[in-house]
Amino acid sequence: MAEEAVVFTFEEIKQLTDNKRNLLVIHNGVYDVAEFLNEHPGGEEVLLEHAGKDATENFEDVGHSTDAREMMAKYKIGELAESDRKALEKEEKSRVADSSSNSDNSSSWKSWIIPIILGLVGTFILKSYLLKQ
Ligand code: HEM
Repeated sequence: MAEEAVVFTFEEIKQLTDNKRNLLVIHNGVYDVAEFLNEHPGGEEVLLEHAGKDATENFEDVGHSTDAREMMAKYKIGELAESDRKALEKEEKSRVADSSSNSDNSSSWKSWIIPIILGLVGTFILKSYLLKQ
């Protein structure tokens, strides 16, 4: 219990990770997965990739089981500092905004170029058909 009250900033998480510990953040909890690397069913590679970073998004994308979520508790060493949580939320929001505006751009581009091409092709086919008559 007392351990869970320890608060880390991203700065500290990064520093500790440099010193051969493997800390990562999932749902604002800080986990030291150094002992878990060899046991992780998803392999050590993915855990190392997220060392010193927030892994929430990818952790959720995998769709970890309830068992996995219970296992996590064993590796929890503290919480992410309040100040860094806000930065994280903003980052996530802007990432969502970025990806939605990107897809909007590409879909609006496709929404006019495809009908124009189809229209031109249709016109040529019709013209060559009528000229043959
Ligand atoms: C302390 C944190 C973690 C624990 C305790 C944990 C535990 C587990 C467990 C028990 C499984 C087996 C499948 C299941 O029961 O859901 C698994 C699979 C997996 N995990 Fe994790 N995991 C952790 C963090 C992560 C992170 C940060 C990633 C990053 C992407 C990750 C990626 C994967 C992948 C790719 C699989 C394989 C899924 C499959 O083969 O279908 N895990 N993990």
